[in-house]
Amino acid sequence: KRHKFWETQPVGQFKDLGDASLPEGPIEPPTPLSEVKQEPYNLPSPYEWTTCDMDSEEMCNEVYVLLTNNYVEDDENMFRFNYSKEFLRWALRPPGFYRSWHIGVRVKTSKKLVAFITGVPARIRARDTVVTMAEINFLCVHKKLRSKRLAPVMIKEVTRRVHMENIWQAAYTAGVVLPTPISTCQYWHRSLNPKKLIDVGFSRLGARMTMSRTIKLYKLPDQTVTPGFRKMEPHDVPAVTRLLRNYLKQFVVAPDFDENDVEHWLLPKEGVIDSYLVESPETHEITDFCSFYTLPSSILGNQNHSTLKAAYSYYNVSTKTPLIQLMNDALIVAKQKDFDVFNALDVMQNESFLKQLKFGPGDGKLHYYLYNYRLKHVLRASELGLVLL
Ligand SMILES: COc1cccc(CC(=N)NC(=O)c2cccnc2OC2CCNCC2)c1
Repeated sequence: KRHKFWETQPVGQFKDLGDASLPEGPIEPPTPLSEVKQEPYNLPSPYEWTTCDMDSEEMCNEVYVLLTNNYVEDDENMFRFNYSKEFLRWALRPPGFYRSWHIGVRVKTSKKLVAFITGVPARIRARDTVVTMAEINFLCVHKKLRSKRLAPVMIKEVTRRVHMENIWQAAYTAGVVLPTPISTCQYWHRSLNPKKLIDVGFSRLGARMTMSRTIKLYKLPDQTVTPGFRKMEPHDVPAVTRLLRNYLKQFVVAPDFDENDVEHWLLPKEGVIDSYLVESPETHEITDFCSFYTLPSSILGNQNHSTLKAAYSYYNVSTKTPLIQLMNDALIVAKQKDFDVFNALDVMQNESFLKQLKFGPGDGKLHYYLYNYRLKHVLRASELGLVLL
């Protein structure tokens, strides 16, 4: 397939797959900062660049409205991600973030925000090398401006602004195949409110299944079962950081979280991120951890429901409590919080609980990519320890 733009970029090319002579690591060396293009790329004449200050209620709202109406939909165009404003502020302002990496495109005359792309800095380990990368996300072009080739120039502009901060690698995911995935994951869904999921067309009634039988099949206990299972609190940050750093060592690609990162990415935030841990009642040691983020979807064209309440599995660590039991407690809490569905990728050790906890396979795949960094082999999903929002 022709990838006019991606064939010009320092990314693994399909033709290089299997060429074992190519070394693992950066594809191109850094450019001297004096040689990085100082001025923004040219946009088509009706449009101009803008920096979206997410601290500004007005700009954050413009971004929210653009994404709510124009961001990623499922393959059957029945659902569209509906990230909340609080979630966007959380996702885009981690430790060390750059406002200049929150890039918008406006119509010069009307000043209407019609496109968006973001980066946030992250330290990511690839095998034994920790690399400061940009995590690229929220690439969105207004539905009415599609195939005007805006996306390539937006990608070049965010790349230029990342280069200006002396960062030369990036990580991103996409539902489409581009040159060249470092890994491809399958997504899975666990029904929590099967009646609503069937009503809105997210799920279908199984063959030889009645609605009441289906509701019974997905029923969960009212309370969690693991002794010492509780919400994460600020004083837990050091212990959770130790637990998570040690656990993520086993994966080929994973974030290199420090306490600052854990404090931002994993402390509970109402309606954004939920995280729980198991504190041994005997020793008070923190032995396990689970977390999920809140990402509702707009339901397009249903009379009775407008929003699908979805929880997305984030980082989970089990050292004492069986992962299956830990994740079942996560399902129980998500049900208590009135989520309709709990989603997970088959990354890390998730495959070990998906079927047993009654997750069903989704109808799509999520591909992971690194920019300007070659890995010798395509990774199994279970070798991936990185979850992007
Ligand atoms: C149910 O509403 C949807 C609305 C839009 C798209 C999809 C399908 C889809 N593309 N799902 C995922 O990408 C996905 C499925 C399970 C877990 N994480 C996921 O994506 C995350 C990570 C990448 N950025 C989007 C959120 C579903």
